[in-house]
Amino acid sequence: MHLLENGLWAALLPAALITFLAYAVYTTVYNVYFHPLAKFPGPPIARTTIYWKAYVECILKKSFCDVLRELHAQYAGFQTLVLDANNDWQLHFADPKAYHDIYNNRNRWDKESRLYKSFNEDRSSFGFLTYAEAKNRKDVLGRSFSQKAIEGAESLVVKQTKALCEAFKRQSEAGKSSDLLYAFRCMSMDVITTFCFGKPIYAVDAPGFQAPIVMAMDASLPVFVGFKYSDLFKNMILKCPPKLSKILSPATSGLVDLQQLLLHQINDLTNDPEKLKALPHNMTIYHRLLDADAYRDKTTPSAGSLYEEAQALMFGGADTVGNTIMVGTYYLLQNPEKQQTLKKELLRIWPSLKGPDPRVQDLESLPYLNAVIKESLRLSSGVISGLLRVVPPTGAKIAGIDVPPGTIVSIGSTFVHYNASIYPDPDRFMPERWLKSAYLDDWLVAFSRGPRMCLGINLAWAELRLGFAHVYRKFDPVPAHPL
Ligand code: HEM
Repeated sequence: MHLLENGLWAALLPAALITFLAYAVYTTVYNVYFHPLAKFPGPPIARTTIYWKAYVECILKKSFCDVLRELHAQYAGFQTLVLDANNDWQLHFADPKAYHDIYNNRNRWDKESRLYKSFNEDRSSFGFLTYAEAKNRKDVLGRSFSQKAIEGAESLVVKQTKALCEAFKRQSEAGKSSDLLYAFRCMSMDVITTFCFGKPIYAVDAPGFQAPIVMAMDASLPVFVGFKYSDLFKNMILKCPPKLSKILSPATSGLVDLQQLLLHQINDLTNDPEKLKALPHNMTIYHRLLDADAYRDKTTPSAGSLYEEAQALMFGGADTVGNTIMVGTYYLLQNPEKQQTLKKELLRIWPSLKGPDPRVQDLESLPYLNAVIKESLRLSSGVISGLLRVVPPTGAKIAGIDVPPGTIVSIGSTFVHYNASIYPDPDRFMPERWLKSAYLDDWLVAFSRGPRMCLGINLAWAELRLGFAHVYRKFDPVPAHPL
């Protein structure tokens, strides 16, 4: 019997190997020469396996954004590159026109699953792949993030901004410099946790702005990159009990703590919605998401979905705002004359710090402040990796190119923001460029465009206006070391 089985295996194994090899050769030859998109250039290995990207991101630890820049330079003259032809063809565009062709209100294209599922927020406004699911959620949540709602909650943002300024004052009185990258991220984390969850975590009060949650988010990002390429790895890390996860990865233990805090809060609220009344204000996301009447089918999300939404807002709203203020500050420190121009404008509407604080509405009308913010958004570029979309069954024309159904397409925002024909001298910090031409607003895509654009844009603008205004009105920051 055993002999018979062994003989069968000995005959089957070579046949299986030959079939596999023949299939691999066929796919490679088809992908390289005959596929409708084969005419576009790109790294040859990209046509055979997605794991070259895993190698670049996880082993070489290169930012894919830099790789794309290098590849577009290598295949100069081509605006479109093939990046993956293994299961799904993926095209990356460099022509800024592609941005408006892909991300616009007429397109209801799905998000691509490998990338978006890697965040483990599949049941959130950010993670839903389809337009319909995301719209359902965003319609409900949008009531917390509308312009009017943010105006109503302005005092919450002001409070966190003032807490940051107090922390700067303490540092300065103690003769210490401040780590601005973490300081601004701490402020935006405090805004999110207070505004969205009603749970302030006082990150700005952490010694040296090294708040465990902010440090942990930083440490967790490379781990998330790996999730794209292995579900096994993702499940091993994410399904690990919290105690074990902290031992395996001490750097991310602050994140585990916050996750536990949110899970606890969500369980409490779903078990007993009366506890909503105990939250410090009624603008939290739970006030919206647990209101059954807000949904067409009168069904509130599961606890798991609520948790994923909370995590999406935390990741989407904290670093993005913090990084933008930090990037603007980096350039303002390098350009003291621009810092002075900003200060003069702020002094005009806020002559005495003993007088009333300006409202966000007052700040909206300050041309230089808004120009500084736009230039900071341009140079920091928001989310720099390509936001992958799937071309629908009708196919599409992108930057003049016919793209077949099912193709995964994207263009990174840096390809728009650093394009010299739109922004001459693109590496220079020039707020003044925004004062001269309203046309540029069309090309500021930091919050993306279309139905999947940023849900938190109004909150972000309020934080940016208040953050820059308070810091630059109250302080005259100088670099602690030469920049
Ligand atoms: C400077 C600050 C910010 C920038 C540059 C920014 C940028 C972006 C971008 C580019 C997207 C599109 C992502 C994609 O297509 O996959 C996005 C989506 C999103 N953002 Fe923001 N964001 C900022 C602040 C915020 C804040 C403060 C919140 C809320 C607390 C927030 C919540 C979201 C959510 C929920 C989505 C998903 C929307 C969807 O997929 O339909 N963002 N953001």
